[in-house]
Amino acid sequence: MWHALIYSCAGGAAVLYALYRWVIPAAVQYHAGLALLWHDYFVERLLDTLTQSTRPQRLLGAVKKNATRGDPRSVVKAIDQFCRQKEWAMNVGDEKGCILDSVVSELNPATVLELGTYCGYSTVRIASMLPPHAKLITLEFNPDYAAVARQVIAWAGLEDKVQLVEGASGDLIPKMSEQFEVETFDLVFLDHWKDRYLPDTKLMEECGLLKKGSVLLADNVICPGTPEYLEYVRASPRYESQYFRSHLEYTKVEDGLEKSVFLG
Ligand SMILES: C[S@@+](CC[C@H](N)C(=O)[O-])C[C@H]1O[C@@H](n2cnc3c(N)ncnc32)[C@H](O)[C@@H]1O
Ligand SMILES: [Mg+2]
Repeated sequence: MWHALIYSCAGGAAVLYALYRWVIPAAVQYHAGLALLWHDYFVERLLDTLTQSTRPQRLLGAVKKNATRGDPRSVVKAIDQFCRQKEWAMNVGDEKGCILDSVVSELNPATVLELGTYCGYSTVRIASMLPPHAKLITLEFNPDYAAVARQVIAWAGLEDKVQLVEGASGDLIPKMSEQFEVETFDLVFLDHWKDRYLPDTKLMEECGLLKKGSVLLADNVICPGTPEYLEYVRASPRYESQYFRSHLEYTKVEDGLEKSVFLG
């Protein structure tokens, strides 16, 4: 009697674990809405409650456990492994990260602005490829994320290349030249909340932060999507715009990056 009860409980637990670990993730990875609902809402809340920690803290734990101090590539690898094997997270990810790398290496920018730091994954990718004396300013308005990102960036040994500023993009963009001594940016990576892409682009134009040849690289233009921004950069005679097709980080859902060169 007791044996039967124990066996059925263990069997039930194994089925639930398999559903959570493999079956549902495999089923949702082709569907944008379901993938985001599962990973970004359900799993995150479940693990936060069970572990009494946050996803960025768990990601930082994986970096400290698996990456070598002072080696940015090992930090990127540790985060990608964590996100593929343990928990999805909203980093640009390994697949779109390669497109980001190729834009950075082609441009060799001296000044970079990143909108949306989160845990510092893309910050590390970009900063590790910058030439000496280049400057990367990254903006993050969530203080808990910023605290984790500072540690991730320091673990990668890139704190001298990166200035992480806590605050909202709409407040900080107008202060760039006065407070941060940057007149124009060679590259801007847009990866914050999607409804801010267009107003912040117009704000950067108004503040004179873009010069002829400045590149805007925008993530997630398909998923979750930034239709007004895409319409603007594709229709405006001030930009030459190109879409790089890829997938939403760590899934098979279509997403991509839009590279838009400011023509002046
Ligand atoms: C998709 S995540 C950034 C991911 C990061 N670029 C990466 O690939 O590793 C977006 C981040 O932007 C931040 N954010 C959203 N809107 C913002 C704003 N207006 N100003 C500053 N940070 C913002 C959010 O708190 C979040 O951490
Ligand atoms: Mg993104």
